[in-house]
Amino acid sequence: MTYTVNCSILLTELPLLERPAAAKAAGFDAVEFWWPFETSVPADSEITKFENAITDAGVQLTGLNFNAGNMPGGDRGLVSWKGRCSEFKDNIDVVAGIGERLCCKAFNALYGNRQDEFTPEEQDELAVKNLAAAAEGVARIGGTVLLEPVSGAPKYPLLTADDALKVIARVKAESGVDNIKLLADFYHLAVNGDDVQAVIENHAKDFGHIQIADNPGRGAPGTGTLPLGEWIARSRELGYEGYIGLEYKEPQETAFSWAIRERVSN
Ligand SMILES: O=C(O)C(=O)CO
Repeated sequence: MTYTVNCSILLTELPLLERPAAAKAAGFDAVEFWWPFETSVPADSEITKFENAITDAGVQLTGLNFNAGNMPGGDRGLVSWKGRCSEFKDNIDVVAGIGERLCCKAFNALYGNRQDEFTPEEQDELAVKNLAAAAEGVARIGGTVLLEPVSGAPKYPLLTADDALKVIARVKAESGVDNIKLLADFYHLAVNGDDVQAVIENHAKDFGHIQIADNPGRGAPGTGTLPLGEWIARSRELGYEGYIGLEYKEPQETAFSWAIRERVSN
């Protein structure tokens, strides 16, 4: 089983740059991050510090989110955000540069919240163009753009797998890119009332990435009621070969107890 530790939501007791080493010390070889900087184009020195934290820890960066705005303040992406288009575009090269240097190939582009002053159509129009630009930008390093339905953000319009798949189909049809895929976060899908089992049956082989957390609570596997083990196993049977992102909230002390139990029992 290949897990990747989401170091933006886990190990948060530690400074960000210490988290990759802590993930390694906990027995993992791969990490993923939400955009770890304040701006779309951070200083080179900031980027180097981030990259060194990962390479020095001896872990692989498997996924990186594009700049998504002020996430603690409620922002959930720049992709459809009218007024921040140039920031998103400028971010693409920075993301691809980090990906190139660290051999990371998966880049999550959060769609963005609805803005009251624009129609959904206007925002979707922009999103389709921005997603195509992102896909073209990471294509040069063999990268894939991921699109994720998210819960807990009242104005975020992609709630189900189908919502995201429709956007993906439109981007492909209008721009001809092929390197854009669904990020199936089983927690978000379940919270939003999607039929996760059906999503797996119909789309597992096309998932660009899987992330997990249990529900209720967005905690570690086993803290809630979701059949995460079964869903992962079925996704694998149906052809999903990628990492499983551990994107849940849990104190560092107990964050990976379930994985240790799993290793011992296997
Ligand atoms: O905003 C969230 O909860 C996410 O999962 C972002 O990737």
